[in-house]
Amino acid sequence: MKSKSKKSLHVLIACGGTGGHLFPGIAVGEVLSARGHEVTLLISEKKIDSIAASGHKDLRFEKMPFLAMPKPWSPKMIGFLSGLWKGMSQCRKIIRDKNVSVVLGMGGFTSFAPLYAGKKEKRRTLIHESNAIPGKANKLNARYADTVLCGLDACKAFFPQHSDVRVVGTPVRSSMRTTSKEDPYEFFKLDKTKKTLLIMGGSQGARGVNRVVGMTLEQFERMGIQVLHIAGPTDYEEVRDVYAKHPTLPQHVAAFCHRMDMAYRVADLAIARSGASSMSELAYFGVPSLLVPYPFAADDHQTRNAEVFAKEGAARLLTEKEINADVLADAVRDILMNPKKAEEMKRAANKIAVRNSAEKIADLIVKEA
Ligand SMILES: CC(=O)N[C@H]1[C@@H](OP(=O)(O)OP(=O)(O)OC[C@H]2O[C@@H](n3ccc(=O)[nH]c3=O)[C@H](O)[C@@H]2O)O[C@H](CO)[C@@H](O)[C@@H]1O
Repeated sequence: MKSKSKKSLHVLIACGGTGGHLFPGIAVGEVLSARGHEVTLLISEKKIDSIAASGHKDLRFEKMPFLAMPKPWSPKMIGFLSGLWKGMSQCRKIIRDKNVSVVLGMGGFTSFAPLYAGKKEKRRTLIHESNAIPGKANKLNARYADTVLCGLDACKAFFPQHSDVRVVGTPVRSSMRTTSKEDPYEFFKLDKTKKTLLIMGGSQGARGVNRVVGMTLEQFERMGIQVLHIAGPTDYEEVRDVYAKHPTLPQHVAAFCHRMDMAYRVADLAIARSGASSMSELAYFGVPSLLVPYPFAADDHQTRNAEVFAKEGAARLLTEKEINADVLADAVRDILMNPKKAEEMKRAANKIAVRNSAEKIADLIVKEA
């Protein structure tokens, strides 16, 4: 990371609502603070935001009562619009009081009010879209953004009207990028001599994947592998109880993991949802993956994300409909018992990674503010 730059800015990063917005926002915030800039991260009152923020005590977070956008003619629309109006006034006040120079929105409706307020206050505004296709919120946010940043090349084509669109990758937190001397196997109490399968489902878990994996544990046991399963806070107890029935399978089950760097370092293969941040981390750590897109994600964007990795040979795409215990076991065996294939996938994943994405974004913020 670079040293303190000459002119110190105050940057407002709107990144609430889900880990997929929060962690890339944190990554940019970390780089800017290390360079001596002031950063305020706006998050929502959702539990996941508080869990994620609790691992980053060095950064300044502010909670805002953001509301999800209801259907156009829903009676909830009145409450939504008045909440939005209040949010905008609050954001304009924060921008003026803190003398904010730049507003960066990391996606979702939670970033609309800050971004719009930034535009009204005549500050520099940027948005980041990490998925292969932009969400509704970012399509709208783009109208108020001076610069549109895309995580993946595939996304660029969705902003044909915008005059400043740049592909910068999706940032990975600096805590993940620093080399740690800690032994990840000891960290999770796992066996160094065994192949490790990581199961993860985005910041809030993945029920469909959790359940099928539960039915595949006997086959994993027969393969002689070990499993690190991040179940998500909602499903944790159910998943833990299923694993308890397989005491001879080496395992570590957690509700949430604050050290995903450790998880990626032990993983020889991951079964994961295809959320953009998880994927950028899998690429960064060169972990081959079986991606099972969340079938109800807006505009099926997780399938589009997974297709990018599958096309490059970094992952295999499996739909939630097609997976069962046998399909999953075969797919795992096919990669874990085939070192050449695993190595090719690892290399392909590494090739996709944009290692300095957070620095690229910080540079654009600072140079052009
Ligand atoms: C269901 C859904 O629509 N999810 C979307 C949501 O992401 P969602 O938050 O579900 O998932 P992502 O994969 O993008 O991000 C998960 C993040 O949480 C972190 N993590 C996860 C589990 C854990 O125990 N510890 C931990 O730190 C991961 O390291 C990663 O940084 O926003 C993303 C960005 O727009 C989209 O790509 C996803 O499709």
